[in-house]
Amino acid sequence: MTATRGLEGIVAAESKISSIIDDTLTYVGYNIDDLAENASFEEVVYLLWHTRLPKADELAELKQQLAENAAIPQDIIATFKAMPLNTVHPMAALRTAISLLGVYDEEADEMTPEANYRKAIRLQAKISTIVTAFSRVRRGLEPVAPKPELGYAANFLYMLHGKEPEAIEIEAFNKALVLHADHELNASTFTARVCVATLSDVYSGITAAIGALKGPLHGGANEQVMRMLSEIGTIDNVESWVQNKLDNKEKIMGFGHRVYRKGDPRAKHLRLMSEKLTKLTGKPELYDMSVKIHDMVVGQKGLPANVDFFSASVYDSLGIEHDLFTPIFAVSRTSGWIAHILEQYANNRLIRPRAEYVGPGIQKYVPVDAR
Ligand SMILES: CC(=O)SCCNC(=O)CCNC(=O)[C@H](O)C(C)(C)COP(=O)(O)OP(=O)(O)OC[C@H]1O[C@@H](n2cnc3c(N)ncnc32)[C@H](O)[C@@H]1OP(=O)(O)O
Ligand SMILES: O=C([O-])CC(=O)C(=O)O
Repeated sequence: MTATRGLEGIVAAESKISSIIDDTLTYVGYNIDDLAENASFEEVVYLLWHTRLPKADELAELKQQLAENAAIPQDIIATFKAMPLNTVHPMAALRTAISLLGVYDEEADEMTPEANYRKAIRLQAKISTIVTAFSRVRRGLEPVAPKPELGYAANFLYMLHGKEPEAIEIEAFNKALVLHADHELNASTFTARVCVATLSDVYSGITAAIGALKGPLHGGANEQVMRMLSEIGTIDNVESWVQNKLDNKEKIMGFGHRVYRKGDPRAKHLRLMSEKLTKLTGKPELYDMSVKIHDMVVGQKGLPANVDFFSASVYDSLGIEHDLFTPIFAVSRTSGWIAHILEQYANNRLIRPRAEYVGPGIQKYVPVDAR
């Protein structure tokens, strides 16, 4: 038995949900470029959960269900208020809140496909409210209730900022949600599948996935990209800062990918949005700095940008706090995690690989006072 480091190249599941073939990403056969240009996030949620696009009445029904289920238990707000708000990371707060949500769901351990679908709706509806409520509680503000007539993307920004977003903000945020919704067997999705393959419940699967997404090698990279941009500060500092990192063989966040070789197809959409939004918000230097970093990393290391690189300046332009970037990734990716969880339940087998043992040979136990 020989281990494959990081399971690189190992095919660990069959899936009908999304695919990455020759650097092309599709959701259920639809090219991500097509969906990013044309689809609403709610259509993508339906597509991932039903493996087909919704008809008009089905989309209307999903939108209504998401709106009707957006309220969260007051105890979650109370728990946020009891947290050490100056230090807690929103991903830790989110992980806790989703776990707590499961405590309040009487159907949490009901394993029929119908009950699991109802939980899917509740989770997707409430996660947006949870992330925005946490942000507002932390800022000493009251949470804002969602407006049923607004779509998912618009509602998130409305609940966060307390005012209805402009059309261009809705378009950008919807596109970001579409682009982040699913990505084959990435680390957090794999985590979710491993968790529920023991026949554990949906809330456990999503809580586990949030834990995996939090790390800076995965979803946590978008916050780190913004930290890098803030640390660099001005375009004149880019060259020496990046060169220093590259010379010291340090990683530049937002670059590289386990699967893509030529590039992440999502990055170009985020790059275009970043260019547009940073101009509109009067911070074009953020985009110019990003491009300069990009050209150096691509030029010297041949490493293309991944989804996390340009999303940072997009979210910053939407007035979003930097440590909310990864929770927003989780809001979108919940749709993909749920799709994979439902797929796993539908054809389940325990996921239990082996380890190559590289420790010492057989040893004889020695009593503690004789060691
Ligand atoms: C949504 C997402 O999860 S997208 C990924 C988000 N993560 C990041 O942006 C973090 C930065 N990127 C990385 O750490 C990696 O590219 C990963 C984790 C995404 C992929 O990792 P792996 O496939 O395991 O590649 P690994 O980390 O082994 O890197 C291979 C080589 O490329 C280098 N490399 C990879 N990424 C980077 C980077 N961002 N900056 C500089 N060098 C890098 C490594 O140092 C390594 O070099 P070496 O062979 O000389 O030691
Ligand atoms: O697929 C991966 O390894 C990481 C990624 O890009 C994602 O989850 O969107």
